[in-house]
Amino acid sequence: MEIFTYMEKYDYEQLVFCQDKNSGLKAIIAIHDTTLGPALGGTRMWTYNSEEEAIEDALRLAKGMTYKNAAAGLNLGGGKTVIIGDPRKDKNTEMFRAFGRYIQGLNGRYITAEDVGTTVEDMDIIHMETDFVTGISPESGSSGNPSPVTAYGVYKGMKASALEAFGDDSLEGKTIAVQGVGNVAYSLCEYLHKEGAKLIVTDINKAAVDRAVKAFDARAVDPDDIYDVDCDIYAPCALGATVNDNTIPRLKAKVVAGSANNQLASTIHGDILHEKGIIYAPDYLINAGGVINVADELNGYNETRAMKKVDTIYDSILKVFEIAKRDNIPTYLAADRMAEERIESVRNSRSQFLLNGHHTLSRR
Ligand SMILES: NC(=O)C1=CN([C@@H]2O[C@H](COP(=O)(O)OP(=O)(O)OC[C@H]3O[C@@H](n4cnc5c(N)ncnc54)[C@H](O)[C@@H]3O)[C@@H](O)[C@H]2O)C=CC1
Ligand SMILES: CC(C)CC(=O)C(=O)O
Repeated sequence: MEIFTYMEKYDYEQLVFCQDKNSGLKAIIAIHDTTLGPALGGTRMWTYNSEEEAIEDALRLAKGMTYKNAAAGLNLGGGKTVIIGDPRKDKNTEMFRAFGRYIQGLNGRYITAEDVGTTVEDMDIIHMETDFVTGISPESGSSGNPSPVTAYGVYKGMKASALEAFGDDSLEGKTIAVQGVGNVAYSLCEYLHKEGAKLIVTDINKAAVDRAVKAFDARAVDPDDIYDVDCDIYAPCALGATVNDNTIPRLKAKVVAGSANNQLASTIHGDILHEKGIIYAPDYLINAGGVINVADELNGYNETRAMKKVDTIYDSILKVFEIAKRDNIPTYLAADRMAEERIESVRNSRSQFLLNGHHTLSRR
């Protein structure tokens, strides 16, 4: 990959490589756009096959955060970090402290939180070195783990999608295929099970599958079989790019609605879903609950206020479906236009985010 060519093409601001030999830290912070405010996005720890794969993931995820934060009405830009390593084996305190110091060095241009492979405990360690971290323990005045709130937002967005596809937003009796039953999806399954949905689950982690089968009377299938099952809704809740050339022809679902970031392998796959009449709930709209919740910390966390905002995901999804129908465009494009319009409307009055010296995080 020609990095500057890629950055120029999608207009990225900054890419930061962080290395600490002592702790084994190898992290990449990608800042896509800070027109609306400091870049807020989580830190993913994952075993990448190559450095190039890690860079590409950081870049794609950061751009997604720009759109997510803009579409959610937050005054925040988009960024994301990936740490190269196995979250089950390679973590240590020094690693997250070193990473915290790198974040501090960015002086507020980037604020982090959890993502795949990182936890509240990791954020607490980062917090030893910097205030620019959210999703830390509630005892510190923070909102804690964002995953259950992300799950609640996905649940609301899924109901809105069901209304569009089936004329009724009830999920009772609907068969929902859930890919990945990790932090977000486990909470999501709780809502779905409570409402009377029938669940089919898969995960590469057998323990996660067993837990979901036991708790929700779910049917388990092998990871690759999830695309072939008879279901009403496919909920991608693992990693990205699972809606692709190989999987779309196999999907029986009328709706794609889940928590994963970057669900479409490319925009072409959003076009294909549109042509096939499959309702796609744009990933960054439906999974914005977590970032809405942690962003509320920047004003001094208020759970009622944050959850009220998360509830608006239902209406945002319906609004995007409405625009898509009105303009006869795929739903991902309708969402992109909504986000881009918001960014453009402030771009002229403000170019790059600069910390103005007082930040509410430092007063927690
Ligand atoms: N945690 C949050 O608040 C938010 C998470 N997301 C996104 O939602 C997705 C899930 O996030 P979390 O639940 O936090 O992560 P997690 O790591 O707790 O869960 C992901 C699960 O997917 C499984 N998995 C990975 N590859 C798989 C495959 N090929 N087939 C089946 N299962 C597979 C993992 O074993 C794990 O159990 C990610 O894409 C994340 O970026 C998006 C917004 C917020
Ligand atoms: C985990 C969230 C709090 C932020 C994020 O990175 C996301 O929404 O993908």
